[in-house]
Amino acid sequence: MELEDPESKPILLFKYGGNAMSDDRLKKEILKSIGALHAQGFNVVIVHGGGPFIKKALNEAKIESEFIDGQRKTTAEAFEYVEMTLKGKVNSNLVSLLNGLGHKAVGLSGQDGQIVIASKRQHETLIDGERKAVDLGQVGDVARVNPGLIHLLLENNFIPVISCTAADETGVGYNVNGDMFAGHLAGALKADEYVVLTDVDGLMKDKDDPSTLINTIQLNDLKMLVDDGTIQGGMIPKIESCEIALNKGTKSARIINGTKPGQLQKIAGDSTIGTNIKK
Ligand SMILES: Nc1ncnc2c1ncn2[C@@H]1O[C@H](COP(=O)(O)OP(=O)(O)O)[C@@H](O)[C@H]1O
Ligand SMILES: CC(=O)N[C@@H](CCC(=O)OP(=O)(O)O)C(=O)O
Repeated sequence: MELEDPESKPILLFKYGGNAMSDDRLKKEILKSIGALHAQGFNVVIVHGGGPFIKKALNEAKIESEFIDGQRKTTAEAFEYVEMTLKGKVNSNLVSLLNGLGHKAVGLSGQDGQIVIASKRQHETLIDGERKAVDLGQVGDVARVNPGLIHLLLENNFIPVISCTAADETGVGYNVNGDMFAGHLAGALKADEYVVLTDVDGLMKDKDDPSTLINTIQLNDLKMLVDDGTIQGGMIPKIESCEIALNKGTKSARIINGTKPGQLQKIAGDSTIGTNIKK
């Protein structure tokens, strides 16, 4: 994507997951690259997760943390640690680092300005070959997005950095999967590009062979790759989030390697980087 008209700044929304944050040096490089895109004239929004940090906090507090189909079962007690970790630790750290690089970052979560309204996730899982309802506690789905506050911040040159928690209309807080949160927000913002940072170069025909990287794929062709087992595990919610973003108004979605900051900096003018998903 080129910066054609400096008056209409394109919006880039980055989903930054916890696995790509474990190395402090790399984290700074990633933020430098994202900041450089902002300095070039792009509007930048960061949605972050922090799964490994939540896991550590829960372990230290001796609270069990079970994943069911990629969603962390979240008791009321666990939710306190989720919020403390995402808002108090991960978010404030990303904001400090961006500010230290000369940007004006603003830390938020879905609750702020009711950017994201959540609803309790009704979940079914396979138990002994049968689909049965399970209560995931305070795990939420995105019910609605109010992107006004984000637009206001972007118009004033701030970089919004958003944790993936949200509340329902009555104020009950929920832990939302970071990929889903980001996909919905990218769609509601009609982002020019939704960029998912992960730990591999993109979507591959053979997940263990980087030479099989798929550079461009149509949304319609993704389902087949999930059904035939080509896309597995943690890649599934990323693909789903790209689908949500594109169906809700994002112009293009891309999965790239967040452990290669040099690539990240070049994405604006280079469509050969990562996997580009088109509607
Ligand atoms: N077809 C595929 N192409 C690339 N990666 C895949 C594919 N299928 C599954 N994966 C796995 O998905 C992982 C990315 O998901 P995850 O570990 O949840 O990432 P993150 O920590 O960035 O959120 C990759 O490391 C890879 O092992
Ligand atoms: C419901 C649910 O599973 N929420 C996630 C939220 C954090 C997240 O998604 O972090 P990453 O982006 O680092 O994976 C969790 O508790 O881990």
